[in-house]
Amino acid sequence: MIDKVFEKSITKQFEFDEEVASVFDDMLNRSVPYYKEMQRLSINFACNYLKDEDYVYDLGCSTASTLIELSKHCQAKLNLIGIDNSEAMLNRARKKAKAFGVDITLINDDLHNIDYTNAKLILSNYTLQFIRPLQREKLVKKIYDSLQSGGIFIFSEKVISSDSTLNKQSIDEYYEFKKSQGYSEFEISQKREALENVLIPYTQDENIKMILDAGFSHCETIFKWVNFATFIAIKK
Ligand SMILES: C[S@@+](CC[C@H](N)C(=O)[O-])C[C@H]1O[C@@H](n2cnc3c(N)ncnc32)[C@H](O)[C@@H]1O
Ligand SMILES: O=C(O)C(=O)C[C@]1(C(=O)O)C=C[C@@H](O)C=C1
Repeated sequence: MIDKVFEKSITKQFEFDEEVASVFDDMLNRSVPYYKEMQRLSINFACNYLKDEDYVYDLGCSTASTLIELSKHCQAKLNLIGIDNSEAMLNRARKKAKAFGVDITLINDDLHNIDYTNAKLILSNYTLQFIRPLQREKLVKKIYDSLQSGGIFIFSEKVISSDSTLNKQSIDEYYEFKKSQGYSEFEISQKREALENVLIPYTQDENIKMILDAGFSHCETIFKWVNFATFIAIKK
């Protein structure tokens, strides 16, 4: 279904509710530049580290697109676990996993409540940005503590620039991208307002610092388009 959520005036903050879930795949494809390429790269890098019986967790799995693609592309037989606290998203995830014949354990819970037991790979694309900063640092520490040694954390985030001029130019460039995807200026401004204080982006450097502070031995950007970045972090 085509995303028309912000064609009307907003009455509340952005939420991953039934309305958003029903158009979410289209929303991501048209709102995150190179979303498919970012997903392809996350999966290819992930597969380099995975072997049979490894445990893979997707934090904020939404409709399970990434885990389904991962299972199609990785040779290894994996234990796939998707976590999300939106039942509307998980309903779609269950249907899609069934349709593609992929076995995924889907858990409806807050990311802070989960034990990421035996994790070899933790994925989290465009989800940390929705976690309040103090809680975000705690969650990243938990992710680090849960990973086996040699484990990997791959995540993507919307990012800001610490240079205010460059930041404004990046936002303008991003809005041009949204327009090219068919969103009107009204839809763009409605969504910007709805996301205010809900999506809290860090700079690329702040993201890397958060990861290294949690204990990871290495973190770098494997993909970036203006204000969207994908990172890989390694636990020694
Ligand atoms: C932008 S979407 C993630 C997109 C998804 N990773 C993908 O690539 O298809 C963020 C997801 O995180 C979930 N989420 C946000 N905060 C959460 C929390 N505290 N606990 C569990 N899920 C959360 C939302 O319900 C939403 O489905
Ligand atoms: O920042 C925006 O305006 C976006 O639309 C980006 C973004 C994201 O980065 O997750 C925000 C909410 C939706 O989950 C889809 C895309």
